[in-house]
Amino acid sequence: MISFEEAISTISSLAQPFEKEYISLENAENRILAENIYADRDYPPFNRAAMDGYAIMLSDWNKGLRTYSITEIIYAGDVSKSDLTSGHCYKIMTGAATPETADVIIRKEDTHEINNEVSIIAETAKHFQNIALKGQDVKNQALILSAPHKCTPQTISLLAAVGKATLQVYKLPTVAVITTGNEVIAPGKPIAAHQIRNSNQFLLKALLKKWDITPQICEHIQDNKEALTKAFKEGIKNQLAIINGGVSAGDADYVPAVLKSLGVEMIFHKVKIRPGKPLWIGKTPTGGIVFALPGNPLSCLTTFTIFVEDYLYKCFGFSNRPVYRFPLLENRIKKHQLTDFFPVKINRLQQGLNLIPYNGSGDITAGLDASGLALQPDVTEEFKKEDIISFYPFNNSL
Ligand SMILES: Nc1nc2c(c(=O)[nH]1)N[C@H]1C(S)=C(S)[C@@H](COP(=O)(O)OP(=O)(O)OC[C@H]3O[C@@H](n4cnc5c(N)ncnc54)[C@H](O)[C@@H]3O)O[C@H]1N2
Ligand code: MOO
Repeated sequence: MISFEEAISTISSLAQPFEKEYISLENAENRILAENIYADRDYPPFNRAAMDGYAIMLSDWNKGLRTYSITEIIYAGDVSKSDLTSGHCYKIMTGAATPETADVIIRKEDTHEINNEVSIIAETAKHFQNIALKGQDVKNQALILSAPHKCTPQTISLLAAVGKATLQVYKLPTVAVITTGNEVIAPGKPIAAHQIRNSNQFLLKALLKKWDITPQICEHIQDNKEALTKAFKEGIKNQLAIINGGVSAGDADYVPAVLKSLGVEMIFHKVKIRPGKPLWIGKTPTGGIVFALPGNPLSCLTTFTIFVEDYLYKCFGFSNRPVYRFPLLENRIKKHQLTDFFPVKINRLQQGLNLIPYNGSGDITAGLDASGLALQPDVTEEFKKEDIISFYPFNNSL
């Protein structure tokens, strides 16, 4: 059996960057940007009025002038037609381009306007007050986003602001999700006492959705060699096939043998981890990858989070997936020699991780309150309170 570290480095070596494609900004959310983005001009692109008010010259203010005649009204989107001369001001609206001669904006609340003249009641005025200066946020041609980068709503706003109507992203892989097992029944169907519901199919679909991936195939197959062969034959035509259940040592655990019969080359079976030890990984004749994940719900969540996600990060161009280091807020003893992954919750007040109690990898509630999984290395028997440990978040903003 290989170690966790060997399994991760093997998976990394199998990962090939996905192809790239151009998409419309409309469809960019959660997609992974494949091109660097540079500013197409200065931002703000002009001296932008930050308040509705009156734009004057600081030199006038410093001379003691407090009443100005309005030379022009400038709305957002207007181009000023006249230069400012001493004793004059522009009436200006938020968002308008402030002409270069004006270098102070007095907000409307600090003024009185009567008959095209404005008196200022403010006590002080500072250079460039209420003016966002051209280029103060971003300079023309500056690198503003480097690939790879996951498109969040903030990213999309920025891309729109710099005029990127189409962008280059990594193509999404074709994916098959195939769950297996005679005892497994779809939610909504009648169920007997000895059967359990197919939660993993929904878990896997939702986990893929975080990457904007919708599987081409999503089905459940009974523990029957012919049926599994037929389903896997179609499933392995995809770049990524995720199979669930039937990978351990039981008499009906046909998954590894059926995959082998279809020419899928086994890369490894079983890793020194808990949960998820029976993980099976293989390479299809057409260069796709098969992850056969163990059936227990926490094992399925763990092996996807640690291994499938690691693979996806690499294929989407990231050199490393995000792993954080946080203090553990409790002691923890481990009684086996495997690398252990356990659900933890971020404690915001105490800035650390709390353990989530659960009854082994079959416990359907184990992941519910968790912010992610923490890792206890194979050789570390005991974690002491305040030890700094590795944490794999379920949600991250990378
Ligand atoms: N003799 C051994 N037995 C087992 C070993 C072992 O090394 N030697 N490994 C254990 C470990 S660890 C795990 S994890 C399980 C994984 O087994 P399989 O991947 O073969 O999964 P199944 O036996 O099909 O199911 C395990 C468990 O999970 C439930 N399950 C299955 N599919 C789903 C689904 N789609 N949704 C929700 N729950 C599902 C299933 O009913 C079982 O309770 O093997 C141990 N045994
Ligand atoms: O992965 Mo198994 O869940 O260790 O029980």
